[in-house]
Amino acid sequence: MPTLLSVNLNVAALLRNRRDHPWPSVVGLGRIALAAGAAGLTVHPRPDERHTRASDVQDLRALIDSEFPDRELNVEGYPDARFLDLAATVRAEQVTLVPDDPAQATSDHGWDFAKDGVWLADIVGGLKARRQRVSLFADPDARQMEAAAATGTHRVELYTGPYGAAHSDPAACERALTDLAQAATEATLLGLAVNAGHDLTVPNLAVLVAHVPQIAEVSIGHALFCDALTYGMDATVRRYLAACNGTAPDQT
Ligand SMILES: CC(=O)[C@@H](O)[C@H](O)COP(=O)(O)O
Ligand SMILES: NCC(=O)COP(=O)(O)O
Repeated sequence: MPTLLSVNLNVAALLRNRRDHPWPSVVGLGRIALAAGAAGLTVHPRPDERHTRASDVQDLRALIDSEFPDRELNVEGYPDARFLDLAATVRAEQVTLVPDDPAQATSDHGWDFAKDGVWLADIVGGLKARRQRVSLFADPDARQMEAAAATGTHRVELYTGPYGAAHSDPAACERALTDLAQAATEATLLGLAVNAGHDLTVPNLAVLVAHVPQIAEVSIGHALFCDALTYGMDATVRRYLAACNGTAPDQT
């Protein structure tokens, strides 16, 4: 199965929020991403609404329902009451739970399943009862996959931050790839599907899917929007789709 691409729109919302204007349009950029072939849209609405707002998530639900009913909305965040209410209201096809502190600049680690597993299992059960797919943000550590699976989750999203940060260090990159491949293999053996995300780029994505072919879906925002400044949104999404299939277009 090819690795699917979910386009994270947080950066579009961040840019929009610089001024009291409705542009760039988060929905408009989501529409371009889906028309170009993305399988879904991701948002990570943080409590301070510094980028995606609850209203954006509702507008994206309406976009998918009205124009792209075969695509998915993936809502990521820390599972407090506000987040879980929003994920239910917008009927997110996939809910990705992330252990973020509200003060965090961005996500930088996965769950500690030994510590939080029992609490997470209860939340996972509630989401599954609503027929929502659940994914848990996880460090690329094969030893944690058994405790992740014990929560009852459908998937884990492997945190690719260390892999993304290793772009100028081939040995560190190799180590990060090995960690990701081992974690994905263990997760698959335990019956979990595997997503991945954070700091993925066109060149590192093509290498990742070649080494870790089990990855069902990647969610990408930051680098994709950086590239869109050069190539435009439609062409950029197509470049990431090509990378999902193992082809890395030149970064010229
Ligand atoms: C869980 C994850 O890796 C992404 O959702 C990332 O946290 C994006 O969030 P920001 O756009 O707030 O950096
Ligand atoms: N889950 C990762 C995500 O949605 C996007 O992360 P990034 O590409 O903005 O680092």
